[in-house]
Amino acid sequence: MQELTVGLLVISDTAAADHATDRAIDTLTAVIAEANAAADVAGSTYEWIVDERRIVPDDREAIQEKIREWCDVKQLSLVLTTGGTGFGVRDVTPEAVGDLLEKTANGIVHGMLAASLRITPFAVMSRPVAGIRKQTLVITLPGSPKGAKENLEAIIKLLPHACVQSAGGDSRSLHSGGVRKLEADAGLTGSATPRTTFHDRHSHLHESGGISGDESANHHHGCSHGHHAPTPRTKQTDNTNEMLSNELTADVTRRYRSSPYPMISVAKAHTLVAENLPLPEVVKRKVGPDLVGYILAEDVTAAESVPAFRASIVDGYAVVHTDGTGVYPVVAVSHAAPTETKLLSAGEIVRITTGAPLPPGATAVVMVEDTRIAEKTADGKEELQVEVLASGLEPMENVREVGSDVRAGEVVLRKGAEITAVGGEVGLLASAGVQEVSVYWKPAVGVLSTGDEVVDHDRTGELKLGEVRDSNRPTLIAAIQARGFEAVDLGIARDRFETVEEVIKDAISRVDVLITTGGVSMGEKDLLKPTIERSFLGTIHFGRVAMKPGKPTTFATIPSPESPPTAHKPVFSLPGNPASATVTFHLFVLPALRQLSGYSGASAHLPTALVTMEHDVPLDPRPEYHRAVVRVDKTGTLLARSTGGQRSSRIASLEGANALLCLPAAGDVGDKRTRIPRGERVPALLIGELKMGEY
Ligand SMILES: Nc1nc2c(c(=O)[nH]1)N[C@H]1C(S)=C(S)[C@@H](COP(=O)(O)OP(=O)(O)OC[C@H]3O[C@@H](n4cnc5c(N)ncnc54)[C@H](O)[C@@H]3O)O[C@H]1N2
Ligand code: MOO
Ligand SMILES: [Mg+2]
Repeated sequence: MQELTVGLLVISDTAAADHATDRAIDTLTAVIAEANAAADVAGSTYEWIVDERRIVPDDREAIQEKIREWCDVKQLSLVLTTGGTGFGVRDVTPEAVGDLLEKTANGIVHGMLAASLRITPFAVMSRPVAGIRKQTLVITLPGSPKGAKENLEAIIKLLPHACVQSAGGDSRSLHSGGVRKLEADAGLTGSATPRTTFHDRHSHLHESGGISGDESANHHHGCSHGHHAPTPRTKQTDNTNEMLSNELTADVTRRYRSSPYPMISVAKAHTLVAENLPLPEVVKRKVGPDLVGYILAEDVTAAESVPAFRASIVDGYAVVHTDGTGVYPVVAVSHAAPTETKLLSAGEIVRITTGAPLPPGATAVVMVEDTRIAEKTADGKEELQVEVLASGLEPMENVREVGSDVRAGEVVLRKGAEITAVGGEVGLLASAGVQEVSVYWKPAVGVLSTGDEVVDHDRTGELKLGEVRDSNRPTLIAAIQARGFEAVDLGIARDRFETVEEVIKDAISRVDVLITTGGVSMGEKDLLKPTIERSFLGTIHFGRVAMKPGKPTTFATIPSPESPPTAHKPVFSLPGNPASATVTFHLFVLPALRQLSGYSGASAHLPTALVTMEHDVPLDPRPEYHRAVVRVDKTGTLLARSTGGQRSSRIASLEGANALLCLPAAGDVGDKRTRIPRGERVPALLIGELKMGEY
């Protein structure tokens, strides 16, 4: 067995000040142990031995001192540094190490970068070097343990061979130096041994077209509300944030040519949104018409009984029910008004109106229809005596007992109840004397359009070549407000990094949820994703969804500028195409806003119903959210008709639409069909009110 000695040098001011913060040594040691295990299984004859572990600050001298010691004196086989390879002012590792190298090993640098670029475009923000000093191979890995691990895993299989060769490939020099045992491992670079490589395990991250594995199984449940286990994609963090993609965007030849974001199903996207939203906040609100749309955050009890007094259910005469039929004097009148009523004795009656308080002593009310006037006043305007014709009255007949509708102290609405526009809940709370309730808040939603070509929709004058009127902002603001949320108009941001950064920074301090449109696809002016990740250290939970329209739909969370520092603001970066933006708003953003305002589980989503196609509809290669008009015919059947051309740019495809037909991808259903025939029933997400009758 050959032993290849390794030195691990952590270069970090933070870790040098407090060794407990370091995770790189453990991470890299684990990668090395794994490589040993894999080599063992494969019958290789080498073994890595970690001989040295050190943490030094981002200090040129300190770094060089260790490199010299480990290469020149200890003659290790391999030195791995981690940290200090970014663009930060304190990042000096490549220079400190580079100056000491006698030969460069650009292939290793290339290998690491190529592997990283498959995971994140921001790998271009790392500046690794690799090379040989004396007989030692030295490689600089990035500072984040994740990045360091991925880089090392990408090349470690080849390193034994490189180390043996660096040491001269000579048994004596190897023996006196780092490689304590002899013989090059002939099998090292061979491909005979199938091992789990970086590429194997990460291939799903850079697949560009379809969806792999279990994702595809979910295609045709187009209206799914998401049942996937979460697999949030964690962001790469290092200390190169502010360097940003002027690099990535200014220089078009350097941009990535396939999306680094995995394509996920709509169901999975729903799960990721649901799991990464902050919890709804609880606020107090006055009971009144403005309460509609809120969800109660606690049980509500009646402050008062309804009715609060014994009230008549009919217009007639309050009586003592045992008095029976006969002629009685009308001794008073009780109207439905705040009043003092005098005691009623047996043998007397009181005229009473519906809802008026029963006089004390009365035990029932006789309807006016069951009476007759026996004697009037001289002017004929008032009744003096009335004959009661009804017999066999029950006690409390035609009387609403105190609290018989609602009893004071009883729970009238449960936590989680929605205050609907039907009005019943507002009415119930109002009647029971409840003045204020605890509800979940309604987030304020910022709407930002992006694009150099986009102009305010109401700008006067003709459009210049390339200009486009902003339809997304008015559309989304209208939809947000109609659903009862506050919309904050954030205007249009130009396609410049600094502008987008500044506008988002301002926006997240003012709104609870941010919606942007445009700039999320593959163009060099598509700045949203890099800005979210780099400028705001946001986490992009997904950046592509298998759907049409809306493929580049992006959902991220950005650390909140307010306290608590752990709070995150949700950001929906929707595609710029108008139909895509509107469809993805209803599909993803609206359920998120509802979840944030206390709707839970499936109730956060708009309802899905089965509708019958009135005509054939061709299927798209992607699962499609086809805009349609759904009407209820005279038999009560829901019938659906397409709104016509479904191109993502065509906002007219939403004109009159009240549903999104959830169509499977062509060839994705059992019989590999390319169209849905007339008469077939398909699920439809109801985004607007159902219509009756003919078109
Ligand atoms: N090479 C590739 N190109 C594109 C892909 C792809 O996968 N690879 N995806 C396409 C898809 S799908 C969509 S959807 C769009 C998404 O584009 P972006 O979100 O980057 O949006 P922009 O490029 O900024 O604009 C697209 C389109 O929409 C118009 N637009 C933008 N904002 C507004 C607005 N507020 N009101 C009205 N119209 C707006 C804009 O002028 C463009 O015509 O990318 C495809 N490309
Ligand atoms: O997904 Mo894009 O929304 O087709 O246009
Ligand atoms: Mg674009």
